[in-house]
Amino acid sequence: MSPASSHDAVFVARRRFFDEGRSASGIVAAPILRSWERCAGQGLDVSRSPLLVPPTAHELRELQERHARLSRLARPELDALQGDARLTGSVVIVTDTAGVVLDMVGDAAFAGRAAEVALRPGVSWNEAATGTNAIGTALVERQPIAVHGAEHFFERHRILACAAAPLIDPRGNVAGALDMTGPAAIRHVHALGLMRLAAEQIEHRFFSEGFAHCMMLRFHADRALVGTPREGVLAFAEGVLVGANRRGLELMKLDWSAIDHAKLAALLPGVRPSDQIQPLRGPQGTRLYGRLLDPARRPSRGGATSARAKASAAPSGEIEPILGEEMQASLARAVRLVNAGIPLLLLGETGSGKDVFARRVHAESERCDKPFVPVNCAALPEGLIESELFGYEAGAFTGARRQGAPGLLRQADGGVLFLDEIGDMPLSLQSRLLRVLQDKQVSPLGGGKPVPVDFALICATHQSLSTLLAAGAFRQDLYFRIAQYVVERPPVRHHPDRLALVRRLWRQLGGETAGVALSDEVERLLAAYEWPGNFRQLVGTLRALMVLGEPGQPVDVSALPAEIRAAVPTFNVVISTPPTSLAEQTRSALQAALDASDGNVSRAARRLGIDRSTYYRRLLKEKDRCL
Ligand SMILES: Nc1ncnc2c1ncn2[C@@H]1O[C@H](COP(=O)(O)OP(=O)(O)OP(=O)(O)O)[C@@H](O)[C@H]1O
Repeated sequence: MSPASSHDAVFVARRRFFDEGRSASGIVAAPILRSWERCAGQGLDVSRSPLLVPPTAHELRELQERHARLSRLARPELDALQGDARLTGSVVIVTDTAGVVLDMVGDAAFAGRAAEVALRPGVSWNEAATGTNAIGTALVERQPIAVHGAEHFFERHRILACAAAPLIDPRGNVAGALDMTGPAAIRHVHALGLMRLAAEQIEHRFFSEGFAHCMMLRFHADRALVGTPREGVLAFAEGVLVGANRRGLELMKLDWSAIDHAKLAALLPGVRPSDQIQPLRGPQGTRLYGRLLDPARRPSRGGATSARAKASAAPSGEIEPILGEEMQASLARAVRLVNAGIPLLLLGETGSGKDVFARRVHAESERCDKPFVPVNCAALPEGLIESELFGYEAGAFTGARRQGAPGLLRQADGGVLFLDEIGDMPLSLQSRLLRVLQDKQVSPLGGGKPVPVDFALICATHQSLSTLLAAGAFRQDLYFRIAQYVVERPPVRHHPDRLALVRRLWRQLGGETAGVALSDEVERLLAAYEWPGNFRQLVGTLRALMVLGEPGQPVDVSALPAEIRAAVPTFNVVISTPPTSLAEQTRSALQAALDASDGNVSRAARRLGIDRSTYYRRLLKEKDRCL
């Protein structure tokens, strides 16, 4: 079906279903129709907008902490898909079982537009509240689904094109969803396939934790796919099936009801544990290949399997940061300054390691046994940032908790307060923060008594604060207060020996121990690529390659993401997306020039033939318009 006819068909179907109360069967896909029926049956009113309440920053943090394992296991896919999302002007999202958005990466401009319809961290996109949408509907249907434009139940979601796949855990329970959402105006034909594949990889990674005591069968009908995320996995405890992935069940012609019932001896009579791939006789005589790994024989340390599993499951923050000599010296200086009560300002592009550095300073400082409280000023909703930071008295405002809240500044008492993206702090709050830093006491909202606080301050930003100062968007007095010592985290592309860096990171991720090597050509391309997402992107890509790699067979170029293989500069790609309005054209041009100038505002302004302060004014205006 052409996009146009499909578009018309959806409108015909909507008229029939919503206006005339007739069946739209055969006009739109069956899962969409089932979802419309469920939504209407639950009393959702198509003519009204859903009420979606964003959480407080505190609730969001709690939510993310509660689901830290899922986020961690999904992180390599998010990192690997980030480039694709940016190229297609979309975002990639991980949600929990209830459809609550936990993590979102991708195109910042589109993320701003998505936030306008409440597609943002902490908000639930379950079908019962949000109507037909890929996340909620995939969770109900337990199958991958794409929902485009007017297929969404609510009118305001028509600007979206979403594709989502549910994440099913090894016990057959829905663990969450992976989704790619972009503007409905642009068709991303591969989105559903990408989500399906990435969900399969995440589900495969679910086995890296909690199954150490199990006999593991890793198998496939195609011998070459054994040992890859495409393989079937069945886990047995005392001979009984206790965990599986969808592929494993499908190959064995089983369904989820086999969990806790099916027996290894009945499925594969006579099979013996072996690290080597062996031919297996599957159901109805089908030919399969696989390894049956016995925990008693599995190497506990340093062996291929455990090292690979460990590497792929390691959270992004867990990899030991690589600190060159110069960086070690900088860290030592930073620790001495923080111990002496002098604030630090960390500058550097996104992903260059500012957060890692700040945590390291805390860990090596005299305040290491007191809290490290990170606050992302860009992620806090503007209306909440004040109460979240400074706390509030009981009943200070409508919606406040009955007992009040101490606020993040007080939570950092005795420890280190890390204000990330300080450049995004609204001007009105900058003055309040300055007062706290001068007086060393916090006055909660609602007129409570000032409370003394003692914290070391580390701020960070990827923006040029001098440009913000010139544009009047950042207070000079606050700047001088927080920028008493500035540490610059260099971008990865300025690393003096990128090849050595790639090799060291690969080693650190466990590549060598797992016997998985990168081919010379892959190493060359990785070293040549400019890594706009810096360490975050580089580590994420290496993790993905590790999952795709096979012991004894060097990872080859075909495993690399297209953008690294082709090394297409982001500038060309960003401007190739057809902007739809004057505002979008302006935004695109500002962003594209900035991307092409490595984030340097002066150079971006020169490219556009305007001066720096005009560039900045425009950028702030367009940003305000987006948010
Ligand atoms: N020196 C390092 N060695 C190895 N990995 C690193 C290093 N620095 C950062 N990383 C990796 O990159 C990821 C991103 O780092 P981090 O969050 O510190 O960046 P950032 O500069 O704070 O980014 P942003 O500005 O987007 O918040 C980390 O999770 C870590 O895995």
